[in-house]
Amino acid sequence: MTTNARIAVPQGVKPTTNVTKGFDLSQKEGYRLNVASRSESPASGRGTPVNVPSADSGDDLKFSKGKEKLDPVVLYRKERGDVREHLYMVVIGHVDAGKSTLMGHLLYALGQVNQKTMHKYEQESRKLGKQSFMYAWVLDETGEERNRGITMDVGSFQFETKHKTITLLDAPGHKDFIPNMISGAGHADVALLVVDATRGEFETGFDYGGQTREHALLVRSLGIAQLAVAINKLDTVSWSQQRFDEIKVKLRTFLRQAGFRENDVAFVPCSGLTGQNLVQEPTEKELLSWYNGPSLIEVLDNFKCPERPITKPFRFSVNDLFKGTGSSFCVSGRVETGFLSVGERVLVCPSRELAVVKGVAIEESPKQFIFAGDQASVTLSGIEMQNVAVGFILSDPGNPVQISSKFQAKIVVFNVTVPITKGFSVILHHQSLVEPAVVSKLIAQLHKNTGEVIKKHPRFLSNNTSAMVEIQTTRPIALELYCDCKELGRIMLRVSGVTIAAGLIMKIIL
Ligand SMILES: Nc1nc2c(ncn2[C@@H]2O[C@H](COP(=O)(O)OP(=O)(O)OP(=O)(O)O)[C@@H](O)[C@H]2O)c(=O)[nH]1
Repeated sequence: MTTNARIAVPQGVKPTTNVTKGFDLSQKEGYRLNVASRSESPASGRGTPVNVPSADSGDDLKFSKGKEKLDPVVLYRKERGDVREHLYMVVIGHVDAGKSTLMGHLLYALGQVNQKTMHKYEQESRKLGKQSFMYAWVLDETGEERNRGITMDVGSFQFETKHKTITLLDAPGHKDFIPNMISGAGHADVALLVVDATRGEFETGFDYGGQTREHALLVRSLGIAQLAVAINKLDTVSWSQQRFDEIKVKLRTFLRQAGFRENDVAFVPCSGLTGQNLVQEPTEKELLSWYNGPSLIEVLDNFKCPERPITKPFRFSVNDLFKGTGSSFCVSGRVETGFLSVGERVLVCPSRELAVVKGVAIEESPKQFIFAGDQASVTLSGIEMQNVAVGFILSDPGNPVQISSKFQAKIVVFNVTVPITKGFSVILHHQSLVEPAVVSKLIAQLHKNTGEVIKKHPRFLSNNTSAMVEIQTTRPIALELYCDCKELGRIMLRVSGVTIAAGLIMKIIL
């Protein structure tokens, strides 16, 4: 079954829970003060009162307060106890590494794409002289992607392994589409890195400026700790063990430096085109002569499911919006922490507007609750659609996300051609948010391993340095300290389409 990044949600799912009792004015006042005193107002100064929606308020107000009484762990067990573990996996790698072909073939081998459809893709791709892309067509759905033979948007597909349900996000390898890739990876739990074993091709992707390097650094910076590496297209080097080992050694050293633990990285030899070692036991004699490890699907099945921070305050990052019927509309994204139930109120930040949750859904199926780790859509009412945007955060009104346009971050610089100096302009990536910013202060250069200050107020920062800097955005944004919420405490800095640094938010300046 294919799913789009956009997930439609049925409108007007009625709140049916009766878990709460009332929502009093003192709580609203307290929350209003709380928000105003923690941050600068986006548009009109401190203390701007929040917009309390009037629509349906009588009924909806009562759901917010009693949420504290629900034990998220008990609730999660009750709601999801018998559901298979669900992982979101982003597929990354240099352009043409064979990501779409590999995943298309894997899905076909798993029986997720029927023979008739595959036959159709084969015929149509042959007509266009692009038969080698027939498996890639399973994921590259748009005409333009098929004509150009490249992935542009993040395609998504769901499949089952022995123990898990995996939603795969096929990220574009082309450097022009890295912002799409960042958005896809920001919502993933684990990553599959695909590298092309063909002589010369692996080296191109692995060189400075190659996407193998950049993607691996990006996913680690986005908090992904587990990685499977498919050493793909081994058919082009006659299944050479020497080539496999050579690539593995180079990648292992680099991935360790990028912050991956050795035990969290698995390497698997395969060919997306011929289908060797994807699901079935390999039949290639040369491969069998030196490899008896797991197939790709077994490697994916062995991923550990990351913990879901369901006991933390509710945070939801918005990565898409779409109109529903009537006055309500939907936002889709990921529950970063906590949980949400239908009928609750959420604070939309940084616009600081209250909204009422009319419905929640996962993959078009309405739910009563959504939990940390879920990719879901939320139908909102009581708020104008123009007051919500991609990159916004929905949070618990009683414990809202912070809002500021200035913060300190500990960054690692990895790809600058011109050293970073005070006032350096960058594009800040924070979950799905893409926002112009400047590095307003270079506070200290830090030791890369120990984090100790080695130089105060450095005049510039060059490649491979670690530093504490102050960053100022043009508009206030919703963010969190890394120590409070890993998911919303990471940032990435890009310049002219290249990622130059990644970092952690250490102090929010209000
Ligand atoms: N020989 C060989 N060719 C392959 C293999 N996998 C993919 N290819 C070819 O490599 C080319 C690129 O494949 P894609 O699957 O589109 O690559 P991609 O990494 O998804 O490309 P982007 O989405 O644009 O980044 C196509 O011509 C494929 O047929 C393989 O295992 N062996």
